[in-house]
Amino acid sequence: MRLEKFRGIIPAFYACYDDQGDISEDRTNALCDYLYEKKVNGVYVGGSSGECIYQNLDERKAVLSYVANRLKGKMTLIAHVGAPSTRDSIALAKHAAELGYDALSAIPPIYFKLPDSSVYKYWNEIIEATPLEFIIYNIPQTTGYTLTTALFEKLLANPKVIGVKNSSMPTMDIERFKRVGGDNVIVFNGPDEQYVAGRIMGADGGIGGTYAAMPELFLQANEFFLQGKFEEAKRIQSCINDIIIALCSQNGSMYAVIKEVLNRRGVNIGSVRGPLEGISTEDLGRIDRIVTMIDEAVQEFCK
Ligand SMILES: CC(=O)N[C@H](C=O)[C@@H](O)[C@H](O)[C@H](O)CO
Ligand SMILES: CC(=O)C(=O)O
Repeated sequence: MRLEKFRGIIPAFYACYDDQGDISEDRTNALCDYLYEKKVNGVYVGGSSGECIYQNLDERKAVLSYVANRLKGKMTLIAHVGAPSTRDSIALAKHAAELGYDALSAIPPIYFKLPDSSVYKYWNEIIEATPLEFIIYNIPQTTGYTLTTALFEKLLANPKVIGVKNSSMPTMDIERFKRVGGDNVIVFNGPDEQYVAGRIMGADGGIGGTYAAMPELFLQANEFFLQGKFEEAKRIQSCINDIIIALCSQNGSMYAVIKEVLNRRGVNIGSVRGPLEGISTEDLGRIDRIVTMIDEAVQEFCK
């Protein structure tokens, strides 16, 4: 099936900085290689986890290029091209199309609270700018905008719209989008804390901000789901949630903590950009514990 390549576990790709805080090609390559070795199904580049909101257009284009150069043909590549202006979003979309990305995606407009008509126009102008297929990104908790099933249906009238990445918390939203879209539409689970529940409610896979910190566990949760082993799926989700809560409970931002976890796992991709906070010295010992939690869960579930 045409949409098969979008199923499964698609980590959100992190911003990879050098020690001065500039985008690092070498470190981007290192994260690409790590994810390839872990056998994830694809990557979602330049989204929230990519700190897109803190990078300029040239930096974002460079990241899209580095990842495509390293991973094109090896896994599914989705480019997040949402930017404050339609103009910049289109520039990124065209760049991603030239690089051979498999699909585009974008958040709705941010900062100004715009009506549905503007949101519709924004997404459509991006969609019309390239031949690529498009995945809507619904993430009300960060954008303040909630995609309705009515607007989703209207967008689906364009065959280039192939699905939605849904990060709202009710898993019922996944079920409703799937109901409207049917089998020819991909719905991605957003909240990593309920990956298993999202799958049961109809999600075809997931795109997640914590997957890359523990890809083995999400790949295994997906396997348990596919095998109908729901008790095991529930248990691994509980372990994942203990880990996510720990990732979110430090002085540093979740992304800074994840980057230190990755560093301990052998992949140095630097820290985060302000206003996101880096880790503190008190976080260091607690991050040791998080790495142990991941290692123990991998040992327990991934045979
Ligand atoms: C609000 C937000 O950023 N959601 C991400 C995307 O859906 C998730 O993948 C989270 O990073 C993850 O569920 C951890 O809370
Ligand atoms: C989760 C996600 O889509 C992102 O962080 O970009």
